[in-house]
Amino acid sequence: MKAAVTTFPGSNCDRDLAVALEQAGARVVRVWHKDNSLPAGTDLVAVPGGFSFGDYLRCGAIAAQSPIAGALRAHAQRGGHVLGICNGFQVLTELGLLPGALMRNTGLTFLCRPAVLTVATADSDFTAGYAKGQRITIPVAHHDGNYQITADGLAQLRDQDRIAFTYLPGLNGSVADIAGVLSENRRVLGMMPHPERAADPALGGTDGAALFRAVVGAAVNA
Ligand SMILES: NC(=O)CC[C@H](N)C(=O)O
Repeated sequence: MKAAVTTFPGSNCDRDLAVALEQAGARVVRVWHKDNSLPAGTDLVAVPGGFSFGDYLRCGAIAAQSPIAGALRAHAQRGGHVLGICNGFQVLTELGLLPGALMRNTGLTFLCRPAVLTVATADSDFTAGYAKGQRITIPVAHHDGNYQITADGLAQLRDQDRIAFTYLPGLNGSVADIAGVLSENRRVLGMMPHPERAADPALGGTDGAALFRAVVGAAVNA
């Protein structure tokens, strides 16, 4: 299974993400934001966290215009798997691959700490390794993690069981405490918490490892 990890100027979790995917059994290739195609046979595109292009305009807005973004969009439109973590989630909303937007945290501070999440659905190739309702602890590190969506959009996410993870109430102002959402075809996941920072005992937690194992197992030849 081949996973492509993107790097933008300011990405700072790309290596961690590559290591987590490798530990789950993926063959990882790294792609640069100026590349305009993905390596042949890419099964999963993984967009890491960080501060792409200094978060100017809006987090993820400039990254969404870069050459690799076109290839990423085409991969998703073909039904390929895409995982966006933190800044990666922001890029996927800016690309229109996921609905909603990530706004400034209501407390106006950068939040960097472990967060308890509830697995809201186990019905996806990313979350199948958890039980619905399971509590897991995954670090957050963001200043723009306040997920917002229209009332109609929220109703659609709920009706289609596309909320992947929620926070315990009140972390950053996100509507319905949403921490991660799935695309309509359930092949694209965006989430603000960092599972790659909880994927090895040496990091102090392993609750994120099941996500990488699940998608590495499922994304082959998608
Ligand atoms: N760790 C990250 O990816 C952070 C994303 C973005 N720079 C924010 O602070 O919201």
